[in-house]
Amino acid sequence: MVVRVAVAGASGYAGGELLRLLLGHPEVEIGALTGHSNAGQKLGVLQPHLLPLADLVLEPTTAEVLAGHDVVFLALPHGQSAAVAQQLGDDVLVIDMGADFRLQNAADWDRFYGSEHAGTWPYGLPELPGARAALEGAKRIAVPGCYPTAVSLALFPAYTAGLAEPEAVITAATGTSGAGKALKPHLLGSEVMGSMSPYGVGGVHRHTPEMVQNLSAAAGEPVGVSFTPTLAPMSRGILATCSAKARPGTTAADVRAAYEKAFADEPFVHLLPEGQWPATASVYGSNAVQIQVAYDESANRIIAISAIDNLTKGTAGGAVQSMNIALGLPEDTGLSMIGVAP
Ligand SMILES: NC(=O)C1=CN([C@@H]2O[C@H](COP(=O)(O)OP(=O)(O)OC[C@H]3O[C@@H](n4cnc5c(N)ncnc54)[C@H](OP(=O)(O)O)[C@@H]3O)[C@@H](O)[C@H]2O)C=CC1
Ligand SMILES: CC(=O)N[C@@H](CCC(=O)OP(=O)(O)O)C(=O)O
Repeated sequence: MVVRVAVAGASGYAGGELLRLLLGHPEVEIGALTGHSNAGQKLGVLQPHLLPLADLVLEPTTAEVLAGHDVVFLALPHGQSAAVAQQLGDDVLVIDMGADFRLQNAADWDRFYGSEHAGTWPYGLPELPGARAALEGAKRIAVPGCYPTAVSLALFPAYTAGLAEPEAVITAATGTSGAGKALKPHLLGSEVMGSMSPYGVGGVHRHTPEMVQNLSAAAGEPVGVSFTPTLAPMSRGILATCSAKARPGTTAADVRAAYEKAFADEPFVHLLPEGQWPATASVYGSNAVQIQVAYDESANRIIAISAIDNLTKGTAGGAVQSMNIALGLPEDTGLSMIGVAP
């Protein structure tokens, strides 16, 4: 099979990580690459690590340029995907790495993104219950947000097993690449290096409704989420620390068994041996997810911790994994499960 792929937003972090993975994908042929302010520029100037593609010139992001491909990835700022996607044929597999089609509830979209809701596409987090069936043969896929990927995978087994009360408390640390390449004062090196700081505190982070959506689906009832993101002095990685009160009668053995069952056949999720803890370095550049869970008996809480690379499993790797499922390819084609250490 030769799959001809176009990437819109190839000059950005998500587009660059996607191209890194696609270069190692045996079934993919890379076609049009587009940018916005950098259209006309050679890719090698913007993504110097993508040596085999260095001489390709970025084209403008238009439907005409993106036409004639089997798969189109949209790695554009949120709110920009819908207008492009509408103009692409129904026979093309369109994979949106932005937020436009993730949420089911238009009021949530309006509250957190403040523009018109474009719609809802099959959700590209294959490990969630029922998600793979919706992705098989799909022509439109919404790749999850990076934090919702880490958090939903850490907590859904506790909810599907009925072990957790419907109120989760989450703090997560992320690296600076999560914010994209745009210049932002709080992301200047001198502000970030040697320091950790919270942002988006008090239920205002735009990934909160996506976590609520995923955990509520797993629980079969509305789950409240208190989410606090923090910025850590690293380029990549998310470490999410998630907890929920345990339902009466829950034991440590119940919790362990629920997680072992949920992830037994998952190629990318590593439930660590008891006593070992996830670390962002262990999943750097890989599509792997590390998870550990504990039952804190004195507080009667389930504590689940996950680590992902925000650009790989949190965006581009998740996108390729979903593409593989949609096209009927082995799910792990072109995806590494091996991190980089130290
Ligand atoms: N970084 C991350 O960890 C994650 C990112 N994502 C999502 O992926 C998408 C891209 O993010 P990221 O790569 O980080 O961002 P970047 O800022 O690094 O890249 C943005 C890309 O979009 C292009 N672009 C900017 N403005 C427009 C516009 N008005 N119309 C069309 N194209 C435009 C840019 O082109 P140019 O440079 O030529 O101007 C660039 O290629 C976003 O939706 C983001 O939320 C999702 C999960 C995690
Ligand atoms: C450090 C930083 O700012 N991180 C970003 C990560 C979110 C992101 O990448 O958003 P999508 O997954 O919706 O594309 C943020 O918190 O907004």
